[in-house]
Amino acid sequence: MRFAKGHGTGNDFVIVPDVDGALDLSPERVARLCDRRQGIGGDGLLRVVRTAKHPDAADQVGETEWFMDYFNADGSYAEMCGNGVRVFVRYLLDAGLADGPEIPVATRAGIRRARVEGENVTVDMGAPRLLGPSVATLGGVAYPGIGVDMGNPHLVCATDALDALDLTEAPGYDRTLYPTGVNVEFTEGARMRVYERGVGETDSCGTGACAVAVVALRGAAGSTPVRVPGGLLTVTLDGETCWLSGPAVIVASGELAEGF
Ligand SMILES: N[C@@H](CCC[C@H](N)C(=O)O)C(=O)O
Repeated sequence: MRFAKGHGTGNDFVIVPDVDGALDLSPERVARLCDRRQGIGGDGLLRVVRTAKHPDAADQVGETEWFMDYFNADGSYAEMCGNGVRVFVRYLLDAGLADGPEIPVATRAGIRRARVEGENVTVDMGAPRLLGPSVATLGGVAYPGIGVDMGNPHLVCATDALDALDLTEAPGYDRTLYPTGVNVEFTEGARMRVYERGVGETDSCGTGACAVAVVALRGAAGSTPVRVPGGLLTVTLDGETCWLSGPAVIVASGELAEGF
């Protein structure tokens, strides 16, 4: 089985080309591949499959050739992954599966349109949806926040002690409001750290950066840098949609050992 490895501001992914959707990618297999000690290692896995060959992309056939079949590191699905789309597009270009600079990608949250400019990949992430106030808890402290849906669920909480947070522990959240879990972003100024659903703390989260920008800009049009532990993302709101921009690179490719 061929694979590649890529990242967007430190949010890293195992990329599995499976153009005809023939591979059996059970949650257990995904989790083994994403394991950092006994597998390849990644925050998630991107299966590269033709829209015509995956049931979840059936309604997007004809709009674009490629479906990003995204999994979190624990093997669970998510509707959307912003850095994942950016790395996916970089892979399509490098592998000669698509021509730039504009590349549409099918996802479980609908089509996402990407534009490649040098090392940067910018994606139209769609319109954010405000979910209202809620609270995350961490280390016995309650952090009031604002929920934002970016295709997947987020809760953005401000703090004045970002570096001191212990994110080895999963934040608590309102399970009535977020029955399938939530990604929790903690922010201090233009900086953020994130605890991702199905992963843990990661060095970056594209949809999380969009959610943070939506809260910072109070939904108004504008552009803001969002500094994550793995680098710098830029988010632009234009009143209709949300643009996510930053570097995306492929760092390796190889062949999985027989019998893995
Ligand atoms: N890292 C991603 C988000 C991945 C999905 C998330 N863990 C979820 O379960 O919703 C990004 O860059 O957006």
